[in-house]
Amino acid sequence: MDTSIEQKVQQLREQLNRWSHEYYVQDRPTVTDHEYDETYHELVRLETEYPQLVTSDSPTQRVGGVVLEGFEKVTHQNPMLSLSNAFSKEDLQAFDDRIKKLTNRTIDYVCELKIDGLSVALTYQDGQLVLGATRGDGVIGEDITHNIRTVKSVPLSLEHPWSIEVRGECYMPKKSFQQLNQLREEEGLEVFANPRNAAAGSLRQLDSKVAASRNLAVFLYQSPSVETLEVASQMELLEKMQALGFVTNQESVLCHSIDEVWAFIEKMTVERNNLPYEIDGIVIKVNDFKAQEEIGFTVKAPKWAIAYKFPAEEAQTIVRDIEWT
Ligand SMILES: NC(=O)c1c(N)nc(OC2CCCC2)nc1O[C@@H]1CCC[C@@H]1O
Repeated sequence: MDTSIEQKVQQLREQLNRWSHEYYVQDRPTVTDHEYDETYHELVRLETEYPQLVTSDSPTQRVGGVVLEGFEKVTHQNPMLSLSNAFSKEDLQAFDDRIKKLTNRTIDYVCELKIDGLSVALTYQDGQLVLGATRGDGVIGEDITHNIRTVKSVPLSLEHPWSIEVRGECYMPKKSFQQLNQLREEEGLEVFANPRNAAAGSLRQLDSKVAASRNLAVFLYQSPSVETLEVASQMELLEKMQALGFVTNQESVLCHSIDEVWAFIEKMTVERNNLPYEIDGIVIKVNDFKAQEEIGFTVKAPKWAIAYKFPAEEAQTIVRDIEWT
């Protein structure tokens, strides 16, 4: 087989992955769906004719053919920690006071929306996605690579051969949750209680064709590979991950005081209903990594981060659903 076919297949594969990145990661498509589909089917035709040219990062390989028997266990080299909770402005003030006692550095905070999904860890080896795992109990998770690969905003390969791990939240957008439950109701199936359960149920499917039909998404917010990435703060990490092609949440802000943090919380308490995904609070993290190291951890959670949880809104839930449907 001549190399021009090989080059053609590689060119189509890279073109489709770039278009997919524009659409699912940057939300700025430069081609029509029709143009994407035509190119995709040209690649499928060539890969069918020359199967030896298929690579694992080809867009045609996102949905695997095999239905798994079960999930392999995965041990996280760096435990995936949880978060302590705050429920009031006073709790946040106490958090700020504790921080000030544990370091003399000037402290800035990064506020991130607390995405109400399922924590996942993505491992890339020489730029190729090799593992997708759930958080599990923080140390032992499950290998869900076959389902993570179906999430369109998860790159199957990176532009440069990075060997890194990135972590974030896999979630189901509100609209997809609505449509899924409507479908399940029509089919007489049990509906999911909330988008988080729907995302978890989708990622725990043994058949990746089911996961692929669930329109899952991810936001990435953490990485144990900060030395490799050469970043010195949470804000730099978020910017670096975005530059590498990962989706990070664009609402994250840098705050210079706990009062600014509280102002952001008040703003998002109102705006959360208009977000296309569910959040159950705001995660506040000390920005500087050296300060984080000084402040340290408890057994299960960092002392340099806290999750402000929105008040449970049982009564409003019905109103909320009616408002945006
Ligand atoms: N759900 C979130 O949006 C979120 C976030 N934005 N940032 C973190 O930071 C980690 C890193 C250090 C300790 C927690 N964790 C999050 O969720 C955690 C993961 C496990 C329990 C919480 O859901």
